Amino acid sequence: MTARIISGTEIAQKIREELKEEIDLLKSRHGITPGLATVIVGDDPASQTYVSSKIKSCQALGIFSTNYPLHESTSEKELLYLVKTLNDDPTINGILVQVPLPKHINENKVLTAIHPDKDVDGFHPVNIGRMVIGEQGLLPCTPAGIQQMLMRSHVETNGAEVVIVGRSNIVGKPIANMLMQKAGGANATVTVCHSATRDIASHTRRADILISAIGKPRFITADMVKPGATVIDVGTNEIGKTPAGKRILCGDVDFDNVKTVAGAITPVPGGVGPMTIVILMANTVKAAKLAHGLQ
Ligand SMILES: Nc1nc(=O)c2c([nH]1)NC[C@@H]1CN(c3ccc(C(=O)N[C@@H](CCC(=O)O)C(=O)O)cc3)C=[N+]21
Repeated sequence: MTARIISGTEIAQKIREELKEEIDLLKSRHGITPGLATVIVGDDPASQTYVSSKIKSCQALGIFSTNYPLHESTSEKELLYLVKTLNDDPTINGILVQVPLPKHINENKVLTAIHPDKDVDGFHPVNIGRMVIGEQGLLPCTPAGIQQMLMRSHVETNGAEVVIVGRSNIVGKPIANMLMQKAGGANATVTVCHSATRDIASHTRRADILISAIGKPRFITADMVKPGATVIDVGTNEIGKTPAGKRILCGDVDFDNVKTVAGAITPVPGGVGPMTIVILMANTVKAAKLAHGLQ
């Protein structure tokens, strides 16, 4: 038996088509062009790859985008000043500051400075609070992308045992909250494992839906997966480079072996990554509508 592959590339393509229609209508009916500002501090090559795919995606959809590549030595004060300028700029509906930031900058301070209505990453404490109480707001991109993948590939979440490996602020914690939500939510039973969990496999083997977001190549092996389970792999670990210099990516899941046990599985690349980017586009459109009182 081999698992059904849940293609993030295909689902993201479908969502892009829906968004394109919505953006065209916003332009023709309301004269609104959504705008996204991306800010990247320093020259981490992985961050640059992500930001450039975000920019390409904006161009394909007709979202206005401006990128601010800042030097590694940029001060916290300078970055806060840029955020304030973007908060006050009416052509910008969404602001994304790529994380992690250099160590001399207080990340939480910067993320909190972004206006919550322009926080297309869903990282502002106000949006995190809204998410926890199940109120409409801007949801973090990777967790919202996972939820769309589950919904659109008809994976039953109601009453399901979900086990999440990893408790980061950008994936583990928010996805746990979203999947346990009742009203309009997934209504699942959620367990979160982390580095102090005593026996991770004893938890993962109970999972109907297993989500790994720890950044360790092939950490989830076949013996840790319940037969027929849905496995969502959030890892994008670089394990080497091709002779041409292209990054070779590997997920947190030992894909070749796990796919013989699982019922459904997401690949890396082509799984959660493309979903993250399309949700960022969707959040930018949502923020633009919000800014013009259309939602
Ligand atoms: N403020 C902020 N928001 C983020 O959303 C954010 C961030 N900072 N910092 C880093 C992480 C990571 N992240 C990814 C996005 C797309 C892919 C993606 O598209 N991956 C492709 C492969 C891309 C490649 O070839 O490198 C795939 O999985 O198919 C991966 C990772 C967003 N992040």
